[in-house]
Amino acid sequence: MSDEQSRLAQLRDEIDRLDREILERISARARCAQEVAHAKTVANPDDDVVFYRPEREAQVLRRIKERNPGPLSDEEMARLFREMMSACLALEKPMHIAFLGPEGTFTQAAALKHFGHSVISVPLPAIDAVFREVESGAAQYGVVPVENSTEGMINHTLDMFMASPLKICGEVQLRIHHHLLASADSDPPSIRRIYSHQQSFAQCRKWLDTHWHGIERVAVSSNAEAARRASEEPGTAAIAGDMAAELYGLATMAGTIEDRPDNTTRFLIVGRESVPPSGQDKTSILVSMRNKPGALYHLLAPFHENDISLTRLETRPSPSGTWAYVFYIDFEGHAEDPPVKKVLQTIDGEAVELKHLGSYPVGVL
Ligand SMILES: O=C(O)C(=O)C[C@]1(C(=O)O)C=C[C@@H](O)C=C1
Repeated sequence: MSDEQSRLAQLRDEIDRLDREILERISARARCAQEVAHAKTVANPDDDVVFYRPEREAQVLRRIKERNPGPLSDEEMARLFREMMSACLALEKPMHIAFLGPEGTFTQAAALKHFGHSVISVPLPAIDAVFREVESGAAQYGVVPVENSTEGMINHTLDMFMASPLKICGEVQLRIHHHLLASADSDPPSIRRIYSHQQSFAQCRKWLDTHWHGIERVAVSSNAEAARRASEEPGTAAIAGDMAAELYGLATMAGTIEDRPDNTTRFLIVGRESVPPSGQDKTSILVSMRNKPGALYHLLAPFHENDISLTRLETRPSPSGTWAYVFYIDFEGHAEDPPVKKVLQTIDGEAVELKHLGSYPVGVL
């Protein structure tokens, strides 16, 4: 045996030994999670026990990133622990997560990024159907897109909060990479139609105008539906992501075609319970103000006075009347933090209506 071969054998022995140790430690962690589940059930014998704890998961993942000694990146290490916690949670209680489907959408990718792969993900055809599935208790949580860095807000999601009793329990951001996909035997000159979701067409507009000018663009209900059609109709292509390409066995004619390299979508996790503080949180509210001079100033002044940063301010038409508006505001902090409490009290005194949509951990992954 050469020196290199004996060194390799030695290193593999070391890896085998470490794997045995890791296996034991992961199993010990899983047994601990089972005991946690038991303790939660004993503590709430008459209630619907809440097993998923977003604030605790955020704290665990943040700590892993802070303490990560390398050489694996913080993101890679957090992803490994994400999957481990996902498997532990499934041992406590299998989670049904409703998402804006069908299978293969970016929303499904976001749901799996946030909850890990040990959940049962349930595709639904529309954003309101996701809300209904969670409101009825058929799914514990739902995942819906709320804003894209290129295209702006997804108004349908914002408007759902006006009437829904659901709370926002988390957020997750996903870098969106679009590809031009077609059956492996397709020849580029034979493509006469491209399918995609209208948002994805908008995110790839310049690239399409440059490379596929004059080719018919047909907007469909989702990227995954676009990929399904491209897989069945000769002479067509789809703009969609990796998951849809894999699901429908499509080949990539051109990869990463989004106009902006930082194209990112933010998704919200909706559920039926409020989330306690995690130490690094955000709060979302809906406010309707009386239509009088300085209304927006009066709404925003308390944030400035209490040194609270706004992360998003959107205006939506109010369902209660023409030319009346509702403000959707995201800001840093948790509703239980004293300065946030103070701001919410002040706004409540000024507003026609204030709805607290939820306080939740800032996305970690
Ligand atoms: O700490 C808890 O409450 C747990 O249930 C344990 C655990 C974990 O595996 O660390 C699992 C699921 C929860 O969502 C949070 C954390």
